[in-house]
Amino acid sequence: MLTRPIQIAIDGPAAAGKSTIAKIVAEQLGYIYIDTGAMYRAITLKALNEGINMASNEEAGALLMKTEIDLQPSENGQLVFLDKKNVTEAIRSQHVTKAVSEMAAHELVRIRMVELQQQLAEGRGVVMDGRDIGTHVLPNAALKVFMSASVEERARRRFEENKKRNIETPLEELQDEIAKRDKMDSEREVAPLKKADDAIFIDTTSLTIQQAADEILTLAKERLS
Ligand SMILES: Nc1ncnc2c1ncn2[C@@H]1O[C@H](COP(=O)(O)OP(=O)(O)OP(=O)(O)O)[C@@H](O)[C@H]1O
Ligand SMILES: Nc1ccn([C@@H]2O[C@H](COP(=O)(O)O)[C@@H](O)[C@H]2O)c(=O)n1
Repeated sequence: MLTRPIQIAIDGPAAAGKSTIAKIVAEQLGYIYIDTGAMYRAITLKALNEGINMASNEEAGALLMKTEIDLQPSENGQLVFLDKKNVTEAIRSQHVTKAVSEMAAHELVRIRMVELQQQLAEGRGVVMDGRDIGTHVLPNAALKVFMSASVEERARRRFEENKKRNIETPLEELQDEIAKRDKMDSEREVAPLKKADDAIFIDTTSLTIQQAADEILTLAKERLS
């Protein structure tokens, strides 16, 4: 018997493993994977390039209204296009990482992003990760997960990841950046980073990537059966 595809929302703080695990789960289920953080990063890159006032809700919202952000599935997860230009690598720079939470706090930016994300997910099997997916973007998702790990472990993982990409940011700086971003994301007024009441909490501090993915796949299969 064919089962209807479900929507899976994965939220949590920076470097908790959301996108790594979301990609595995999506691939196993044959679903699309959407990394919503990449969309906030893309508009932040454009704002930095154009020198707009990052503190202004109106300027940020107007910029997004004249911007095309396109996500396309790829072997490694997702390609990101900003006004048709491939910015998949550029949006991961420290410059963008340090500015993105200010941009993502603006109401006009979030209203438009949620619209775009809901359109992308409509009527499909999807695994979407971010900060407000279970609370705002997909409030009716069949499975909601809030994934976290200690800040020390998250910084260590990012440090190892950066080393492989030949990026040499000191561990302490990464830990400070992660903690600062989590604080801004959790304390903003509009759609803050928060566990949805009906989300399942998974602490990945002492789990391997495969163990974390298996936990979510088991939960997904329960909802599919
Ligand atoms: N359970 C785990 N054990 C060890 N390493 C992990 C685990 N989960 C993820 N990682 C590694 O941690 C790093 C951060 O993971 P990932 O980018 O998936 O986090 P994220 O929550 O999507 O982060 P962000 O929100 O900042 O984009 C990656 O290098 C990934 O391979
Ligand atoms: N649903 C979301 C997703 C992301 N953000 C903001 O974007 C930043 C970057 O996200 P990453 O997942 O790529 O680290 C994040 O720190 C948030 O400020 C968001 O607000 N909502």
